[in-house]
Amino acid sequence: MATTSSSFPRPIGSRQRFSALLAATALGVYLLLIIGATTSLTNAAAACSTWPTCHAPADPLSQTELVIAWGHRLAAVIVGLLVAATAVTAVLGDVSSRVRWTILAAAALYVIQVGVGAATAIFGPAAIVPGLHLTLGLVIFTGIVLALAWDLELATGEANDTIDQPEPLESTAVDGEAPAARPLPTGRLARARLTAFAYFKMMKPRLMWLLCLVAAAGMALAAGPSLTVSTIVATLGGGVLAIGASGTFNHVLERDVDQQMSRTADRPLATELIPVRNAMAFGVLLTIASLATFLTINRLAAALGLAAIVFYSVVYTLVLKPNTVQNTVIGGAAGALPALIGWAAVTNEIGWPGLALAGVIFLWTPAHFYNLALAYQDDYARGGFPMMPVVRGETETRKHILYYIAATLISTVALAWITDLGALYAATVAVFGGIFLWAAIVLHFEQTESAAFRAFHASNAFLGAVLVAILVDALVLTGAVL
Ligand code: HEM
Ligand SMILES: CC(C)=CCC/C(C)=C/CC/C(C)=C/COP(=O)(O)OP(=O)(O)O
Repeated sequence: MATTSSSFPRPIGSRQRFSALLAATALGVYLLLIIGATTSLTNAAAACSTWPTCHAPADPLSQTELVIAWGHRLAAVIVGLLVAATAVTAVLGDVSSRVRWTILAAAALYVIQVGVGAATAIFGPAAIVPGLHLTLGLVIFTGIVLALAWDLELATGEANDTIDQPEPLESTAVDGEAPAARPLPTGRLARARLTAFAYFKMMKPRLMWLLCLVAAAGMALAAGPSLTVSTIVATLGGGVLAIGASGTFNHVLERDVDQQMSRTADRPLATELIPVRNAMAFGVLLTIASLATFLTINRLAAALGLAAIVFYSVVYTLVLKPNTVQNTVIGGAAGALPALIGWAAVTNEIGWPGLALAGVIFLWTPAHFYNLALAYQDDYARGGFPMMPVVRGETETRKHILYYIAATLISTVALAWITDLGALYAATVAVFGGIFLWAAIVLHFEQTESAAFRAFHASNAFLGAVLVAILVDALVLTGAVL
């Protein structure tokens, strides 16, 4: 990263103490949102019809609900104090006017939110507009995160931190020749093993576990406990082959530019270990195998599988990636398609829960990849790719990571709203979402490669854990949602 050589971590001055307070408030509002959603989903509010305190209900079965309702009330008080302290500091302190006004608007909405909460408790949920409390909570959270992103931009950012001239790679190809490949082993078996491993690597196996979890979560939401092993095997089999096919085409199409980048210079096509013709044949074979596998389920799954392969290989790799800074954002649609494939494999149609899951993946993708783009920005600049940190700078990229995390977290609440996902899902989103948000906030204060990798791993841990929670919730705990 460009800033690793500067004097980070920076000393925390009073300016940055405000940012830290705002960050704590953002995390607090987020946790409150999750506890609030849990209160609503578990019907815990019904266990407490008094305000501001809750009285123990006569029915001992409602004790758990009472604890959740009390937790929500206590969290609301603590977070309310944090919001108030942030608003007062914003008025008195040296902050930008858009940050100050956004915090004041959020604080005013918080007061209204307390009133709505009291009305719900005393007069019952029927007395207020459905969804008003949740919507206000989401607006408050969005406001606080926007204020945080804008404030951190000023407190920790730099005006112009784009890359003009990247350092050339020492081993860069000369006159279009491939970088010197490692000498091939002499033994036949060792050579065959090396080649087989190269074909395997072209399938981008490291991405498969998470993309398979996405498809599995789509299936689980659609089928619940009645999900059959044959549907799982065919969908994940077709998915693995489709990822392999698109990864292989990606290797073919980027073989020249891969030679310019240190992360990719040793890829089998960049080093000419595998001839282009063979790789193309492998990709076509994988595509046919994938479609044949999907067709054993239904035609919609096969059509979506083909769309994912074409979108990633052609639209993303060839059109978007070299030409627009929004490559990652639009390209996220390819990674979101497995959610629809999973849903379609069970239902033979496209449904709202599948679309909502796809929405979570779509919004998560920039928050996932921008961390890597920060860590590898010199490499991407060498390859001539207009990635966010290269053309807009690190400061802008860090801000966008926060935007997309907020959008992702909001979309996870929306997913819970239109499905029967319950407490396990809510707790997982809360814990791993909090860690993800925290890692992105730390990335502003600690502008190093290792902090960027930490946020990247937090992004994968977040999505992985949330998807596993969906699986357990839908397959074991709650049953079918259809
Ligand atoms: C435009 C969209 C995306 C871009 C540009 C992107 C980019 C990357 C890159 C460059 C890597 C490093 C690969 C390597 O060094 O071998 C990576 C790793 C990874 N990505 Fe993404 N990604 C995107 C979307 C996704 C999606 C949708 C998923 C799954 C839902 C995903 C899951 C993963 C996983 C699991 C890893 C490997 C992590 C590890 O090895 O620890 N990515 N991504
Ligand atoms: C079902 C199916 C076919 C899904 C395909 C969707 C898919 C593979 C999405 C992931 C996108 C991705 C990992 C891009 C990697 O970036 P990059 O290609 O820019 O990374 P690189 O620089 O390592 O080549």
